[in-house]
Amino acid sequence: MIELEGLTKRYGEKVAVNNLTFTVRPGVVTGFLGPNGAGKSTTMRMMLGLDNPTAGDVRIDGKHYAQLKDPLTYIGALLDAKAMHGGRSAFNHLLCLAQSNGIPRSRVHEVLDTVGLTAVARKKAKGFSLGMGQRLGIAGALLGDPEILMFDEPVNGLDPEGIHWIRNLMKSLAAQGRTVFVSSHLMSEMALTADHLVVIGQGRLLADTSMSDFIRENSRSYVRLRSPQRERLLDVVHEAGITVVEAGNGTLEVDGATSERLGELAAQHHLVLHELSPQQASLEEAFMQLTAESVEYHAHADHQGPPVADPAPPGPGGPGWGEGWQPRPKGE
Ligand SMILES: Nc1ncnc2c1ncn2[C@@H]1O[C@H](COP(=O)(O)OP(=O)(O)OP(=O)(O)O)[C@@H](O)[C@H]1O
Repeated sequence: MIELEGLTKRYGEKVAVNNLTFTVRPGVVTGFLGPNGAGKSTTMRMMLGLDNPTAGDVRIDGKHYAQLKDPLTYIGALLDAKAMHGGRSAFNHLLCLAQSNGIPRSRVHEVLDTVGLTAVARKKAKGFSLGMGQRLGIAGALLGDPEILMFDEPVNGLDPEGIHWIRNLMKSLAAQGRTVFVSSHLMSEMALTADHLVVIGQGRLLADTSMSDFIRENSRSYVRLRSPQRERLLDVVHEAGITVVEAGNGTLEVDGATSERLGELAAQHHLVLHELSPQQASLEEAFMQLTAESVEYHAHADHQGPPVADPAPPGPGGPGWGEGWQPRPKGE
């Protein structure tokens, strides 16, 4: 488990991480999302004791990173895949890490095998492609067989087979009961991998929620209908007091009624349907919604809604991603 409490990092005037409080729990993959510059890497560096917080605290299984004996056996991390001694072979790079953490040499062979680098184990890391470097970094994270794993943008540079592999690896590590924390700005990738989401923008927490709740609370769901008896279907749906939107190509989109209700209505009136499909916005769309709401917030200076706690000043490029966003009340 990783616990953050009021974690804050300032670089001069710049607040890179702003009062973050959340817990990363075992048994699930937690996605850490935010656009470039949101503060993800800075947060992860503080988790690993590579940067000191300006304020607040972060604990790994109740301890500060510096208090962990043989830290690689508690927490394994892939931060910057290129941050290794390029003149060393993959095997020697891992062996050095193992020896300084009380990990047996045999484990080096095991993790090289897990990440598929056995054949190039004696080659110097500086000759590795970005994808091979990522795999070597992941091998380093797995070396101590830790209960907590942290990956910063792990799919960078991986080909589709590699992306599929890392996705399955993260899921299987979580299924073994480990804590898996993975950052990304690729929302579509996270939708396939993460069970839980922590979203930050401009260093501040925007959401800490399950993937399914995040999508449900932030995106539109509707039912798409197509019928050769379109006009009659429109009448029937209107008569039932349901709002319907004509979406072009003969397609109708219905908010506020389930596909079951619409299917039954059509059957009662003996209408033929060629399509009856519930649509749920993807994570990508949910993020766009989040951004759109923040822009709208700024567009209305006389907005009378609840004030946003501790609003940060807009950056040089204007209002920031997710700024002013507030979760919708449940049940809305
Ligand atoms: N050493 C530093 N000195 C000054 N500013 C920094 C430093 N490190 C990070 N920052 C700033 O802090 C903010 C957060 O950066 P960070 O790298 O943590 O974001 P990120 O979410 O990981 O972004 P990316 O996806 O681009 O890696 C950025 O505005 C960045 O410019």
